[in-house]
Amino acid sequence: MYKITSNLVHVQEIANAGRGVLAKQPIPTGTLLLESDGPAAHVVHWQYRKEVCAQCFRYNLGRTLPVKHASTGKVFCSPECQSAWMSEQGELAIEAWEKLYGFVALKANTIVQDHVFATVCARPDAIEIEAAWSKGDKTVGQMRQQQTASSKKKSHPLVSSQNIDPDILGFLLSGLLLQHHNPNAWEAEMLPLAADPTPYTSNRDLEAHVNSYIQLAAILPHLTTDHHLTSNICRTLISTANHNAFGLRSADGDEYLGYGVYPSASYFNHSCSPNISKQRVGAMWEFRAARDIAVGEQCCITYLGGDEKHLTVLARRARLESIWGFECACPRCLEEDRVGGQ
Ligand SMILES: C[S@@+](CC[C@H](N)C(=O)[O-])C[C@H]1O[C@@H](n2cnc3c(N)ncnc32)[C@H](O)[C@@H]1O
Repeated sequence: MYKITSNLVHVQEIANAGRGVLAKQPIPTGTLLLESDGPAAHVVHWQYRKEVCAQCFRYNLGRTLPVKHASTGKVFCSPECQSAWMSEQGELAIEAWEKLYGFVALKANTIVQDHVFATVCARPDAIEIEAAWSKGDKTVGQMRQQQTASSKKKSHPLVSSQNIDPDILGFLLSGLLLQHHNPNAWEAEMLPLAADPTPYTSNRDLEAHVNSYIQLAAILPHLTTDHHLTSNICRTLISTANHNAFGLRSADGDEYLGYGVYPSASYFNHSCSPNISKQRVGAMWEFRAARDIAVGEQCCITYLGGDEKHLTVLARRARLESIWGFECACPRCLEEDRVGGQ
């Protein structure tokens, strides 16, 4: 299990909520409990690609940032951020980002991103999910055979003009690169995270994810050796993100710029009466005590937007169930449920 390195808190099993973070000693209000690392996998939404720094996530309120790396389409708030990004990524990753950007920029008009709107459909079950990914694997297998047989490679083959999402492509590529560059972090930090076995909101959403895997295999033949671009890695990324991703929002909270998985910050459970506040500082997150916390008390953030203060237990649980897929077992919900709250 991933360990939080802190003398203030530790990770432990919690009744009805998997693992959680507990105080090892009394923690006064305002204390910094944890500063996360940068995201293990993330995406800045395609829509914001010119306005959010690829390194520090600074958002320039709708204005294009001054430094651009033309071939990958990444933008930066300063030359320092660009150099940091380039040296962290390395050659293989930059080549992969170039190919992805080349593909999306060229095909953007033909890509139909309709799965996002299909929110009222039934969620596909485990059998449907398995069948869709096996079909995807078969397609990738045939494609790889053709890639090996043919010396002529198309530079930007489009495997399906339907239902491919630049944001899914970007998120999957960032996770695939983590697994490739740092297999130890993948094993030690990503694999232990809580995973959602049925993370797709609809069949269209499932199809969009499988298509994105096939599309990545088509445009990144240099990553398509058996262990670097597999459906297993993609599926782990998708199911992990569904339970653990943090939204990257503008300072006023109005704009949803992207999302990221931060393993060190992923053991905070939700409470409808949270004692921990979180704040994004650049590409990292800080977690502070929002009130005095006693030894042994669970440290929880809210997964909701803050308006849960005024919602009933039924409304809060319905929202958490629909977005996160769990029935809230926080002390406030248990108590309000016990006394018959609506
Ligand atoms: C980011 S993870 C938190 C750590 C997680 N408990 C673990 O063991 O890895 C989010 C998941 O934790 C569980 N969880 C978090 N808060 C909860 C709560 N208030 N009640 C029940 N389950 C909760 C849900 O399964 C949720 O999808």
